[in-house]
Amino acid sequence: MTVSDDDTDHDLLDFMRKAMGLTANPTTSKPEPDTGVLKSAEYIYDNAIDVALDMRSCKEAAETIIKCMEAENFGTQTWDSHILHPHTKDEEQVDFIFVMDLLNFSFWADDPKKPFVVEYNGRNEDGYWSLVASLRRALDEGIPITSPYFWVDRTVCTDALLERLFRPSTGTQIPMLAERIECLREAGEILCEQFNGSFVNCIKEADGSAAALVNLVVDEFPCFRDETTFQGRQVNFYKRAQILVADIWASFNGTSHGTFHDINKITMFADYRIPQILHTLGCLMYSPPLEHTIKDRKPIASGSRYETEIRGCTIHCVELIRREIVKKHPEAKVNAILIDFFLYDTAKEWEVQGKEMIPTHRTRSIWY
Ligand SMILES: Nc1nc2c(c(CN[C@H]3C=C[C@H](O)[C@@H]3O)cn2[C@@H]2O[C@H](COP(=O)(O)O)[C@@H](O)[C@H]2O)c(=O)[nH]1
Repeated sequence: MTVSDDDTDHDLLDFMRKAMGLTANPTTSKPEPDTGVLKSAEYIYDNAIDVALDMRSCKEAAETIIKCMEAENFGTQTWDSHILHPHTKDEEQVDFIFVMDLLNFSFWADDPKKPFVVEYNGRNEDGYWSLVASLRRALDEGIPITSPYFWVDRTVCTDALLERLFRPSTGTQIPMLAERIECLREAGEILCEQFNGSFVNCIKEADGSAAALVNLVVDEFPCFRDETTFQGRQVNFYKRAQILVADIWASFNGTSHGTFHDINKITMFADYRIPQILHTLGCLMYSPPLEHTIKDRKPIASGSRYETEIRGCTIHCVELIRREIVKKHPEAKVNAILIDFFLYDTAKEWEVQGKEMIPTHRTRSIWY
């Protein structure tokens, strides 16, 4: 086949566009939005020194995960099965999820024997569930904690009221209370001034793209801008921005406010639970110095190389597990979000069962 000059130019342009990771949208020829998280994770994995992945364990984990997910019929509907999650399927649900993921970070206690615990509906909730229980308790007490107009009105929404809102039933105070209050004030100003007081308007602006919504959240809300530098290059994690979009998607079963044509661009959420279970499964491996640091419950600084390698390799690990599942089970309806949700819920079950696991790494930050 003779290739004319303009064909060559077109092919070259197409090749260069693909090489730059810009897949042109055929209709609008605008590059599809991308968060850069997956590329960041691969770069960290390729250059990591103290964290590595074991491919055989990843393949085994992929098989175990898909078999358990299928046995449990694990899917977006599982999100709803958590009784403390909101189920109204309306704008109030979006507002609840926004404040939940605005504050969804750093629940681990300095003293593991004294966690922050909230008793709600006769159950003692800790970790992430202590946050959700605190929000539910506040609403039961008539505090409009899902309203940004409330967060910015310091005459009624005082620091003292918020401290009481997050009061523990037993154990110690919620970690990083001051930072949580700062997140509410900052995000409240932005939502009220730019988005008419509801995250629903952010979803509308993203026009059905999950990646565009993540990018909008990290561009407009500094307290979601979870990025750092690694070996001189910016790397993106965007954990709370991604889990915010994922929670909206799952809680509406991919319909209504949760309709996104590119939801599979969302990666797993680089927190402190998933590395723990991936290490227990043998997928994530730490160098002896890093393993001792974690086992001795020593602090790991936010933005440090140790922390960045744990987070980046965790994202890449779940991506490899996802690819393995898709390769062996092309009919399976799984993405990184559902694999992540499954791993998080399993890690929590194993913790309750007292299963032997490496401790979670101890980085104090608002990012996760
Ligand atoms: N990667 C990932 N991280 C998650 C979650 C969740 C809860 N998601 C719910 C929604 C659907 C799922 O089925 C879950 O039921 C919380 N976290 C993070 O973990 C840490 C809290 O840990 P602990 O203190 O032990 O509760 C903290 O950084 C928190 O931000 C998740 O799903 N994935």
